[in-house]
Amino acid sequence: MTKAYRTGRGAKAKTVLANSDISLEIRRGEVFGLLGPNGAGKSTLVRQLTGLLRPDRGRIEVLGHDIVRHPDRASRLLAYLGQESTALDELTVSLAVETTARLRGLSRPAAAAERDAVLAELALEPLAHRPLAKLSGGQRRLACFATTLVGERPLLVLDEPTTGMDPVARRAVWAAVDRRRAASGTTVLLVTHNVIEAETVLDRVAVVDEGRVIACDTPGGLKALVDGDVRLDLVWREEPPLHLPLVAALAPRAAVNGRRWTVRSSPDEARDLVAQITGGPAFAALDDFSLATPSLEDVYLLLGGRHEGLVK
Ligand SMILES: Nc1ncnc2c1ncn2[C@@H]1O[C@H](COP(=O)(O)OP(=O)(O)OP(=O)(O)O)[C@@H](O)[C@H]1O
Repeated sequence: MTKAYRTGRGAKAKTVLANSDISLEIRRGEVFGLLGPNGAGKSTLVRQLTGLLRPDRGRIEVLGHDIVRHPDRASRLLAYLGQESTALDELTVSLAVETTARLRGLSRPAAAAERDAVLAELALEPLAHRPLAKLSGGQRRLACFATTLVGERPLLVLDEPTTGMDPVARRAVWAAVDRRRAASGTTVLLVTHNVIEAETVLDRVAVVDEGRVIACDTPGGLKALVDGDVRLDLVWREEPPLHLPLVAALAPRAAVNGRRWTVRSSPDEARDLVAQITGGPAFAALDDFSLATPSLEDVYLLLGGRHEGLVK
């Protein structure tokens, strides 16, 4: 599907192609990820899937239903956790969860029972009577996640669900997702720019950049693209000492992110580079360095993605 945004008026009018001929198939019961930097087009994609935004061109089918023709059906098929929670902010956690359950068609007793179960599952009981607007960012995110769990929707669309959460809350989120997959075969579409999370929780991942899918595979399948390579990170104290031949020779190969240079190489070459750098004059200009096995971030860079958008 394709979606363009038009901004500005008259001579200042501009078109941003947020999704450009994106084509994806997500299987029932899988945890599928969209990974990409800010502005890659991930939220635009999921908002179309949830019926909140119409594509300019293309087809969206969710569990056999045509969402472009019948956007109203999306709310019966999926629960969407967007990036903002403003609609629920004035409610207490307990009421936000219960109200969502009622809106999803549950009877009053069933909504109360699901509310209690979900609050207990996510250890949210101590916060149950606090308004969402008065919670910390991570707590609010967890409370909003709780609302997506009620009403047992077969598809959960989670746009950066764990942003701002501490490790305990993150674990509670992924444990809750796992339980639903095991019990009901729930499908999950996860938007993230956190590569570590992507590697741990996803069955398959589509790497999105500038409105296009640049790769789609299992995290392991994608990492095989850079198999055998290692990543050398060099963090300079100030400007890199480009007058040194060794540093000048590395410069064209380095992905630069502020003072950090990232260079991919074979393990043998990396060992050699570390020896030369730490044993020579470049060492004095270094603040830190590290050698690591490849991650999805390296795949993303290999495929031509921009460096600065992903979280390690
Ligand atoms: N309502 C809008 N009007 C105009 N342009 C928009 C609008 N929403 C998004 N865009 C533009 O479309 C592109 C894709 O944005 P989108 O929000 O889908 O990216 P994203 O991958 O979800 O980013 P993030 O990780 O920051 O949430 C960006 O260039 C963005 O500036």
